[in-house]
Amino acid sequence: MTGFVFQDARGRGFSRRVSLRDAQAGIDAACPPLAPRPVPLAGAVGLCLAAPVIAPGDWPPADRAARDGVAIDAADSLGAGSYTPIPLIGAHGLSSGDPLPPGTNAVLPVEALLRSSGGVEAVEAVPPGAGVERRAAALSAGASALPVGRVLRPSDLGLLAGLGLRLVTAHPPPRVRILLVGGPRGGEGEALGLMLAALVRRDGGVPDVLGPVSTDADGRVVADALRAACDDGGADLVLTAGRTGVGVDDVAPLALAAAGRVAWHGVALRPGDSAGLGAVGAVPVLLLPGEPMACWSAYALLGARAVRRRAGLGVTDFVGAGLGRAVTAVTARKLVSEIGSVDLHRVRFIGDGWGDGWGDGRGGDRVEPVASPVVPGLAALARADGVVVCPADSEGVPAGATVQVHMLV
Ligand SMILES: Nc1nc2c(c(=O)[nH]1)N[C@H]1C(S)=C(S)[C@@H](COP(=O)(O)OP(=O)(O)OC[C@H]3O[C@@H](n4cnc5c(N)ncnc54)[C@H](O)[C@@H]3O)O[C@H]1N2
Ligand code: MOO
Repeated sequence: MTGFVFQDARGRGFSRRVSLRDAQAGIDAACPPLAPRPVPLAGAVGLCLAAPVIAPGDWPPADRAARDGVAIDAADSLGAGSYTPIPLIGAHGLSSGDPLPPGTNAVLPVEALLRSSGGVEAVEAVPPGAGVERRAAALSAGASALPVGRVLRPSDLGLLAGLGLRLVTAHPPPRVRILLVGGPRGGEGEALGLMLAALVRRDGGVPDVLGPVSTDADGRVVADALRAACDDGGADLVLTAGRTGVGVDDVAPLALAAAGRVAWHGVALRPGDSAGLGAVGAVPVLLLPGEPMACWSAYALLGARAVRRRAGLGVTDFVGAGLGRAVTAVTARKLVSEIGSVDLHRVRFIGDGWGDGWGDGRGGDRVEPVASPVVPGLAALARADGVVVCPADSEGVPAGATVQVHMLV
């Protein structure tokens, strides 16, 4: 972020907040994909291929049976029918997947055979190639089996193992240290470690939760914890959670400035506006608020992007990759927003017979807000089906408007 000068916001508030777009651009610059390396297939699901997988040979490697039956020369079945069975002398029984014996060019399935005391008889005529999967029908040697950028699915592992491959070239999963700062204030349970670890895992990272570390007036303990989290080569990204705001002990930004550098602190996003970004050495550090809803929101729009970028995974749209697919719906009530900040509205679908209740946008599904963007807490998020993101230049959305609802995942 050019032009950002770090200022301790404690006791005075933010003099300015960066736009969400600039904040996301800062993340893109700070979080390049990890260098590709060979990865064993067993650990490769969800990783992003950095090189295409080339078929080492034809697949299938030879003409083979597609059905269980007998291999024949198709000409030998000519004229066969249920009233005119034709004996098949010396026919080879075989199962689907068996290579075709020399001199045969078709497979008569068991359903087209009659077993008699003298052997088997054909009760159906088949043309050459019937019941046969041809050599290289699925892949020829040297063809691309999977392209660069492919996020490996379980079925891909089956394909690659079948081709005899044991390794793929992929971006490794980023190791993400989650440093809890300060912890809960009011005696409530620690809420962020489990949530953030699960989100990081969802986004392709390997989480490691540390802390909570205590805060002192100048943030020295937190700065030391940040150095320790970044300096041993064991982290590709650090997320801190807590103490990012403007109160006296909100020392996470100060500690980041002391241990490394701050790219920005304060973003025009509600909830989540006290997030920040920087680095200690080569390790990017994202500061997430401690208020659990703000933490979730900042993770959804910024943290998920950082994790997925390091994993080489795509971040496709403005909202980033932390929210699910959008479906179309109609607002049943007004969504009130503030100009100048991107607002996340938690909404739920209402089944009042007007829409079809499926939330697929086809039945005129209606949504209503469950909480204003400034209402804290995860309880309202638990009642929501999705979020509507209001851009910074919007004063909100009237009732009856068509909106995109990003489903919670
Ligand atoms: N004068 C102002 N005050 C506040 C502003 C503002 O603009 N001016 N912004 C508010 C907003 S918005 C937010 S969000 C918070 C940011 O707070 P912090 O990131 O500094 O969060 P904490 O101070 O650490 O805690 C806030 C809240 O969250 C609970 N918390 C913290 N860590 C955990 C945890 N690990 N598990 C569960 N709960 C946690 C904590 O108990 C507090 O209730 O600042 C506002 N203030
Ligand atoms: O950062 Mo606060 O989130 O606007 O709730």
